[in-house]
Amino acid sequence: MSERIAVAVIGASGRMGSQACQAVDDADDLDLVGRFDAGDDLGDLGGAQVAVELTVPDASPSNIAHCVERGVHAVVGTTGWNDERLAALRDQLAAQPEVGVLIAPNFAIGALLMMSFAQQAARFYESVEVVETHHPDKVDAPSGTAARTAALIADARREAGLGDVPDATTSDPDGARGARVDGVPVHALRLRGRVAHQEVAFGGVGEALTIRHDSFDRVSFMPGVLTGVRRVGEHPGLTVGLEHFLGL
Ligand SMILES: NC(=O)c1ccc[n+]([C@@H]2O[C@H](COP(=O)([O-])OP(=O)(O)OC[C@H]3O[C@@H](n4cnc5c(N)ncnc54)[C@H](O)[C@@H]3O)[C@@H](O)[C@H]2O)c1
Ligand SMILES: O=C(O)C1=N[C@H](C(=O)O)CCC1
Repeated sequence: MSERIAVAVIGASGRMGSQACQAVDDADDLDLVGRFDAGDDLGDLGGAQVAVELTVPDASPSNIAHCVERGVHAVVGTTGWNDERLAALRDQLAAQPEVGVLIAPNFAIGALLMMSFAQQAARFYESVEVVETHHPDKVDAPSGTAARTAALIADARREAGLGDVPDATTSDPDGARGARVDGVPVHALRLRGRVAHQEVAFGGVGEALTIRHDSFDRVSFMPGVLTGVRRVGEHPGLTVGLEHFLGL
């Protein structure tokens, strides 16, 4: 990749996309060559080497397929990338081995640390629950961050030989105990005034550990977006989680 990087933003009119355009524009080593939103023809992505994709879960897979087909690396913040969608993307990337795609459930450094700390703590605690809070305009629940946290915790629990989290509930007609993601209870709050927040609550006999992260402003995601843009070309294939670019 040349020293300067040509970047397109897909979802450029959205809350994240507009901030990402600004962050790319402000960066000395990046050139913003395309802004795309719903209904636009992505075409050659304005000649971009890297596309940043921040749209909606149902649009993201086809947008990324379009990028990969054209040999354009992609940094994806959009949520909703389930196992089936990831498998289809891996298949496509196998035929385009020089292209890199980063799927980043959360770009904020504190969120990455929170997930890493939760993964570390998971094997020591019998009980764990995840509570995520977001703005009420968010269309998907649980958040991508909560789903990823639950998956990391579940892997750590499995490796440690821990069984199910203890829970004597036999009657819950209204779903008060929340969702189960990989066996981990996850609760989603949607509150006006909030941006993106998560608590991972662990419980052991006679003690508790709570790991919490707050994004108060979407500016918190921008350093991670820019790191993704600068590094994705060095990581051909599929990478899930920005932590893999940061040595976490
Ligand atoms: N990874 C992270 O750190 C992070 C942080 C914040 C948000 N997100 C995720 O990013 C995504 C966007 O969040 P947001 O708050 O900016 O949402 P938003 O609704 O404000 O913006 C989405 C934008 O995508 C556009 N869009 C919809 N369909 C499109 C299509 N087919 N092609 C191009 N553009 C299309 C919409 O018109 C809108 O402008 C969500 O999935 C959200 O969960 C991730
Ligand atoms: O605002 C959102 O929407 C966010 N989505 C991501 C998620 O679902 O985890 C990251 C945090 C903000």
